[in-house]
Amino acid sequence: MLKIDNVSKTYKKGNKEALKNINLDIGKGEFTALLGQNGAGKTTLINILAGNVQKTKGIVTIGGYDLDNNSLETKRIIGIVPQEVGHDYVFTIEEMLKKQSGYFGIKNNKNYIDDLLEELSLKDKRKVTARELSGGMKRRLLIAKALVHKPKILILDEPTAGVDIELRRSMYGFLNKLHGEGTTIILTTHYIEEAEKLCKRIIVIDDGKIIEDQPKEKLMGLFSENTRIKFEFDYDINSSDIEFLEEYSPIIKENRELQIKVNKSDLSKVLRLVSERGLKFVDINVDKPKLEDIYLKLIRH
Ligand SMILES: Nc1ncnc2c1ncn2[C@@H]1O[C@H](COP(=O)(O)OP(=O)(O)OP(=O)(O)O)[C@@H](O)[C@H]1O
Repeated sequence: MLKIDNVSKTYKKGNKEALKNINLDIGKGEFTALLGQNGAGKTTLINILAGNVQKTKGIVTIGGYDLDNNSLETKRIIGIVPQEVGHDYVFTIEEMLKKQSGYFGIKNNKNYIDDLLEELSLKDKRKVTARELSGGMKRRLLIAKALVHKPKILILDEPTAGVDIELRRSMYGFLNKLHGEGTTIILTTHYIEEAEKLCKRIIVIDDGKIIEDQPKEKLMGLFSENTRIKFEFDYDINSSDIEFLEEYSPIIKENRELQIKVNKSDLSKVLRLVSERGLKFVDINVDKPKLEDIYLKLIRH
């Protein structure tokens, strides 16, 4: 669906090499997170796909079309939700979306525009201009604009920055729905738990290079030795009680809490050992590795 071959970008200003030989192949219907620190190159890559930034070298193919020679076709295939919010204040929200449809030669799509506004909780704002929208509403309007031509690929550059938790959740539901309908989605975000919740593939870009590209489950599996189990007891335990757990680096905290680190595949073995030794815990907490911890490890390399 989207193929990026040996793409590099050096900005003339400051001679900044923002992308260094990027290779990516994203299939139809994938839901991919593009993660990276400020300045890693995410927006540069998105701007290249959007046709707003000229790559220095490499080939981009979108839906089978070469980006350099088919900009109209590629613009139809992708919808971009940009990071920066810049709406005009002349038209109402509804007019703006009609106008946006017009750029793609789409007419009479009032029902679809209504549905979009409904999904993005903007329906009651359709007769006002963007001036009257809150920051989070302006962001949601960007999503509506990007979707007006029903793109096959939706690329979102930090769509939930500044959006409150409730609306963020409803946006997740909406993105999941689009994914379920077959839309290919690429999401950049600094909320790593958002990527963990939504995406199936994780790409990490660092200083213009891809340093990780894995299915989420596989990536998290690689770090599964970091699963931490906390047992709570209603009596004091001491180190002689837990010698049998030595290989799991046990730590006793405040006499009544035992912490160990295990590989996910060892969980049931450890629980069996604890019960065989007659340790009667009153509470247990399994703290699985979070994508955020893994991400931080990757970028600190
Ligand atoms: N127009 C430009 N001219 C010169 N350098 C630029 C330009 N745009 C971006 N850069 C530089 O390219 C590098 C990558 O920037 P980019 O905006 O792609 O990062 P990003 O990963 O999107 O960061 P953020 O998470 O902060 O949005 C940065 O060093 C940035 O300063």
